[in-house]
Amino acid sequence: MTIGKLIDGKAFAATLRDKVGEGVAGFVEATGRKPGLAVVLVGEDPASSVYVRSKGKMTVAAGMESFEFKRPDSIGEEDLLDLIEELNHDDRVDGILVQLPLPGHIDEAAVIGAIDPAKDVDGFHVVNSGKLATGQEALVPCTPLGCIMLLKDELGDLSGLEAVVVGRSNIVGKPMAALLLAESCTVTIAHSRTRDLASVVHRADIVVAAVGRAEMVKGEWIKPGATVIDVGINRVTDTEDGKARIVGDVATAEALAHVRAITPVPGGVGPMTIAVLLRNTLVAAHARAGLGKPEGL
Ligand SMILES: Nc1nc2c(c(=O)[nH]1)N[C@@H](CN(C=O)c1ccc(C(=O)N[C@@H](CCC(=O)O)C(=O)O)cc1)CN2
Ligand SMILES: [Mg+2]
Repeated sequence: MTIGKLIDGKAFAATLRDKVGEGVAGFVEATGRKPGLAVVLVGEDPASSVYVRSKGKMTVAAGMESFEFKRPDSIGEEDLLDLIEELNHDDRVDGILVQLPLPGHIDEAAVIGAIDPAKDVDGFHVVNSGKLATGQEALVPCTPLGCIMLLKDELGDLSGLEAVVVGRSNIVGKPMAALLLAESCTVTIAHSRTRDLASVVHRADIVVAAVGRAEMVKGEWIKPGATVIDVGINRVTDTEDGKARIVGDVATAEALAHVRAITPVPGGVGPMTIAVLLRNTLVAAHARAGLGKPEGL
């Protein structure tokens, strides 16, 4: 039995962060200032706090300025909108990111909609999602763009390939489908109401799993030789040793017998998210400084 390859997203992300660091040095030389990223965290969700800390550290390591804004769970929507407005007008800030999820009493769409689209380094603003959907230059959501980078590195030209995206979120599923379409894939979006998901997945040369359900995509669903991108991060308790661990949306051990290549969890797509965030911040800084697109990114 042949075993597929594990795609090393951690290594790819480290290389991308190095390239961003080189781009940042060029930007500083050209403009006399550092690109700046503002991250807003509401509440104390432990996972979100870890991601925000990690974003701050990596922003600084890439040579950029990091601005962190922590607000309590109890913050009102108006106060959050005021903070966004301040950041929109702060010239040191090239990128604004509001860590998701937000507490239930805050309207996520209203907050994202308040971000200046030119500073929307998450690519979640409707101006950016609309541009992506219509094939215009846009700031593109970090996780899907990271997935495309890994796929192109593994497969080269994606044109004509059959791609199935499992999951239809605004953050991953929908932009992922738009990006695959822009690469001339034949794209299907599957979701919780899809009938006979196993046979839909079995058609695919490329499977992107982003449903948020631990190991839901089974190995035998995968067409032999397909490439699988697992976006899921699910915290589970191991039934054997009782320890907490994270698993993806794909049953990786089973899938390895079928795939050409697959991203592991952890160490696959996850690290790409922050590396692409840094890349997007440099892209936004370049555009705001009238420098066009940074080279090689
Ligand atoms: N405003 C945003 N909110 C959220 C986003 C986002 O892109 N923008 N994505 C996720 C969280 N996220 C970054 O914010 C993120 C998730 C996972 C990783 C990562 O490196 N994961 C590791 C495992 C980490 C662990 O053990 O928990 C991996 O997969 O190897 C980085 C960033 C939701 N919110
Ligand atoms: Mg809400």
